Amino acid sequence: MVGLELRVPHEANRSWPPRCGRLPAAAEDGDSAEGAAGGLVEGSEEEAAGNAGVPPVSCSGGLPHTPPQPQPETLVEEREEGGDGDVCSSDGQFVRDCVDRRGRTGDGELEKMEENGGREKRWLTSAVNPPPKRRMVSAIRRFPRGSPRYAVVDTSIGCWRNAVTNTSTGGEEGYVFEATPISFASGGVSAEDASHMVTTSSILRRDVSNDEMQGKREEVGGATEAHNHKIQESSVGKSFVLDDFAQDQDDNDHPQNDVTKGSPRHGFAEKIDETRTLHERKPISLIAADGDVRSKWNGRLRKGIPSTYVTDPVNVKTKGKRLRNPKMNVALLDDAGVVEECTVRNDTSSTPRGVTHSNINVKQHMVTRKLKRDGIGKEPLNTSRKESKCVNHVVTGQIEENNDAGLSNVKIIVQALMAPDKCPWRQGKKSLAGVSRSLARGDDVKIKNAAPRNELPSKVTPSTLTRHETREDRYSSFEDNENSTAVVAHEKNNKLCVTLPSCVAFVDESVDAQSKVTKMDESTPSHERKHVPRLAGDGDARSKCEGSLLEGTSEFHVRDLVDVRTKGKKLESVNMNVTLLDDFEDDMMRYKTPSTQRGVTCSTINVKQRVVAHDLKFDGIDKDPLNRFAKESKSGNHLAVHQTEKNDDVGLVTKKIIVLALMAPDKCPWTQGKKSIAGISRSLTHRNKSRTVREGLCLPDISQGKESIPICVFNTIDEMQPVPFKYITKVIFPPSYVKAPPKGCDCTNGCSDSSRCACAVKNGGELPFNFDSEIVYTEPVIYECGPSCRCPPTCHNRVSQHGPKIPLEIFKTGKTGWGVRSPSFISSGSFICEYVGELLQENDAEKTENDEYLFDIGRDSDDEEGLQSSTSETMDDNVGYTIDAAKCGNVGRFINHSCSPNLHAQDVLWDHDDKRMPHVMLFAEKNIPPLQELTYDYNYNIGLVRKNGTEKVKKCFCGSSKCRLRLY
Ligand SMILES: C[S@@+](CC[C@H](N)C(=O)[O-])C[C@H]1O[C@@H](n2cnc3c(N)ncnc32)[C@H](O)[C@@H]1O
Repeated sequence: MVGLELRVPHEANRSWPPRCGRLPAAAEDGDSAEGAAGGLVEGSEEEAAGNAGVPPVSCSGGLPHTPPQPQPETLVEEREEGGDGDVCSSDGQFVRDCVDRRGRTGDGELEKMEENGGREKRWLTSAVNPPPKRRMVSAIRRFPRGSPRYAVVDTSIGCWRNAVTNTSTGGEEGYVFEATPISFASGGVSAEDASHMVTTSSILRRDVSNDEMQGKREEVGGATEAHNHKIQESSVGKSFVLDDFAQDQDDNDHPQNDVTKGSPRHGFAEKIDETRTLHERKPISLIAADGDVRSKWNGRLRKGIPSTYVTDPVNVKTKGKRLRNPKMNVALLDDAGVVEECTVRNDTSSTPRGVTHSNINVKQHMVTRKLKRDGIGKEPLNTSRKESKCVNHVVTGQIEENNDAGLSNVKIIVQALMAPDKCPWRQGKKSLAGVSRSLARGDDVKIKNAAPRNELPSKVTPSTLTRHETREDRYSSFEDNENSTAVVAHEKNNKLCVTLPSCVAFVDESVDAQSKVTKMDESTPSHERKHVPRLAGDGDARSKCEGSLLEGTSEFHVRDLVDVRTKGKKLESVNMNVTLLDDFEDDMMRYKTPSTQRGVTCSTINVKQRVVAHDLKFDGIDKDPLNRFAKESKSGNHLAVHQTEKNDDVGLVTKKIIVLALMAPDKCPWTQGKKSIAGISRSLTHRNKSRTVREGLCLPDISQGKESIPICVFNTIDEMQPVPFKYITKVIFPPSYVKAPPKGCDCTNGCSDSSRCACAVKNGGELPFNFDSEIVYTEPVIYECGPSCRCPPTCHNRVSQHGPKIPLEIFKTGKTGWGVRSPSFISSGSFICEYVGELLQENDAEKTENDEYLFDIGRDSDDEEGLQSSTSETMDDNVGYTIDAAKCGNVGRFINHSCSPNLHAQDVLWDHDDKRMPHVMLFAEKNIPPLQELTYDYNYNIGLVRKNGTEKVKKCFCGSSKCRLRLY
C-alpha cells in the first residue's frame, strides 16, 4: 500500500490527467470522483448533450441512454499498488519501470531504439524487416504527456510481420490506379447562374496535388456527366451485365460541358461556397416518388425555400407527351449517413402525397442552383432490366463541406420516380430507389447509393432513423409507408460501397436477389469466397469483353475483346498490361503490386487466387461512368467483375462488383500522366438468409454510413444505447486555424527508395508501414505521405489517413460503460481508428463540462518540439491542444483504458506539419483475437488534487492482472 501523495498542481504540471479524464473546472470544488467517473459532473447525460448542442442523432433510438460508463467505486485517500506492484506515477516513472523491465526481460518483440539526436524509434522485430542495428539507449524517453503509447509495453507485443522492405517496389503502375477515385469536375458556374443543372460526376485521381489542396484550378479535358450504369443480374443470378449510361439521348442538352470545360475540379464547389453560408449547405433529403412521371426532368432546388421544382416531366406511357400536372407520391427520406454534418431530418410522416410534380415540398433549405434532371432510361444499379426501363431518375445536387482537409464535397442524388403501376415497391417488385453520389476532392469521398429494390428489404429502415425511435417504431413506420426508401452507400478511401440500409436485420428474405446471393453462398464454400483482386489494364482491348472467373483456378478469362480502333474488329489475342491491385478490404487477402503481370494476353489473365464460380459478362462501355475526362472516357472500357464475400460476424453477405478499366496505351491516362479512374467497385450487402442477427444488436451503424464499414452497437447487458453524439470522421479544427500541407515527396516509384523519399527521410529513413499496412515501428511522430506528395493514394505510406478498415463494433461492457471490439481477428500493427473530436486549446478544454472524452495531444512533457511548429498565425504557439470527443467523435471515443492494452496511440502527421496537433492514430500492438475488447493505456497522471485538497481518484476496472487499480 502506498500512502496518499497530494501534490498541488502548478503551471508546468497539469492538474488533470493527460489525454482524458480531467475533472472539469466547475467541478473542481467538491465534486466527487464518482461524479467525474460518470462522464458528467452536473446534470444528466441528456441534459449535458442538450446543453452542449448535440444535434439529434439517429443512433440514439428511443431507448434510454446510458452514461458513458457506470459509476465505479472511488478510491479516496488511498493509492494502492498494482497487482504486480507497479504504481504509475504522475511523472511517468511507471512507464520507465515497465519499459526497463521489459527491456531486460528481452521479450524480443519490442525494442526501443534511440535514433540520432535522441530520437527514439520503437521497432518491432520481423524477419522481413529487421530493425536497424541496435544502439545503446542513453535515456528512455519520458512518456509524452497524454500519449499512452510508451506507457505499458506488453510482453505480448508483437508480431508485426511482413515488415516493409523498401527495396520492394511495385512499380508505378501498381500505384497509379485508383480503386474508386471520384471527384467532381465542374466549375465556372455560379450557383445562381446555373440555369442548367450540374449533374456532373467524374473520376479523379486520388492523389490530390498541392495545387488542388490549395484550391487552384485545373484544366480538365472535357465534360463529365451524371453517370449511371446498369448492372444487371441474369435470371440465374450468376451473370452480370454492365451497361453504360443512358446518357446518349440527353447529351445534346446536357450542360456538363458548360460546367466542366476548363474548370477546376472543385471550381463549382468554390463558387457555391462563396455564395452561401455553412448553414445553408445542408443536405437535401432524398426523395423517392412514384407517379406517372417519366423521362426528361428539369427542376431546380431553390435556396431558402422549402420547395424543389420539377418541370418537364414526360409520361413514358404516352411516349414522351409532356405532363403538365402529374400526380405522384413523394417520400422524403432522411439523408443521414451521407453528410457528415447532417442535422436536418425529415421523417416519412411528412411525406406529401398526391402533390403535383411541379412543386414537391422538401422540408429544408437547399443549395441554390438549378438542376437539370435527365431521364435515364437505364437504371444504374437495377438488377432487373425490365424495371430499369420503367424507372426514371431525378438528379439533384448538393454541396457540402469538408473543412478538415480543405476539401469540398459535392453530392449528387439521383432519385427514382415511378408510376404506381410500375412502382416496384407498390407491387412488391424489384427496383431501385435512388442513387446519390458525393463527389469530393480528395480523400473523403462519399457516395450514397440506392440499391436495387430487389435487394432491399421490403421492410425498410433507412439509415436515417428518426432519433429516439425504437427499432420497432422504425420498422412499423416503414412498413406502413408504401414509398420506397433509399439505400445508403458510401464512398470512402477508394471504395464505393452500396449497402442496404441500416435495417439489414429486417431484410425480406423472400426477395429474389437475396436468394440468389444466398444461393451463391450455399454453392460456394466460404473459403472460396475470397476477394478478386482489382485489375487495371491498358491495352488495345475495347468493347464487348466477356469473361469468367473460374472456381478453383487462377485464371481470369476475357473473351470477345474488340478493338475500338478497328471499329469493332474482334481481337483474338490482345496484349495488354494488367496490374493486380490490392483489394481494399481489411481482413481479406491482399495482393501486392509486384505481382503485376505484364504483356499477358487478354484471354488469360492470371488472378492469384481462387474466385467465385460464376460467369461474368462485360459490356463495353463507351463512356466511362465516373471518368471526368470525356476524352479518356471514350477510350476506356470496363469490365465488371462480380464477387461474393461474407461477413459472418453480423450475418451479412456482401456482393461486390468491380468495374475495371481497360485502355489502350496511347490513350491510357496513367501511362501519360493524366488522371483517370482505374476502376470502380461496389459492394452490395445482404443479410445472409441462413444467419441470424447477433444477439444484442441495437444499432446497425452508429456512423450512419460515414465510415466505410458500418459500426454496429451491441448491448447484451441492458436496454441502453449510447448517449447521442455527432459522428464525425475527422478532427474539427477551430475555424481560425489554417492548415498548411507539409512539403511532400516527389516519389513516383511508390516511395520505395527511402533515401530519396522525403517522407521516409522525415521518418528517420524508413517508412513506418509494411505492405500489409501494418505499422512496424513507432516514433513520437510518424509522417505519412500527404496531399503534397506525388505518390498516389495507394502508396503504402498512407495508411491511417484512409480511415478504419477493420470492422469495429461498440458494445456494452460490464464495468466500463461502452467499449470497442472487432468481430475480426486483428493482426499486430493494424490501424484501428483515429481519435477524433473537436480540437480545443488546453485552457478551453479545462472548461468543458464532460471531461471523459478529452485526449491531450502533441505535447510531450519532456519535449517542447511539439510546440515549435505552427502554421497558424491566429493560434497560440505555446499552448497544448486537446481533442474533445464528448459532443463530436467517432468510434475511437468509446475505446476504454487498460493497464495491459492491446492498442497504442501513435501521433501521425500527413495533411499538415503542426506537431502541436497531430492525428492520434490507434494501432494494434499485438495480434488481437476476434471480439476481444480493444484498449489503450490512457496514462493518466496519478495524484492530482482538487482545489479542496482531495485527491482525484478513479478506480480502474480493466481487469488486467497488471492493473494499476486506478485510472487516476
Ligand atoms: C473515452 S471514455 C471511454 C468510453 C466510455 N466507456 C463510454 O461508455 O463512453 C473514457 C471513460 O470511460 C471510463 N473508463 C474507460 N476505461 C476504464 C477503466 N479501465 N476502468 C474504469 N473506467 C474506465 C472512464 O469513465 C473514462 O473516463
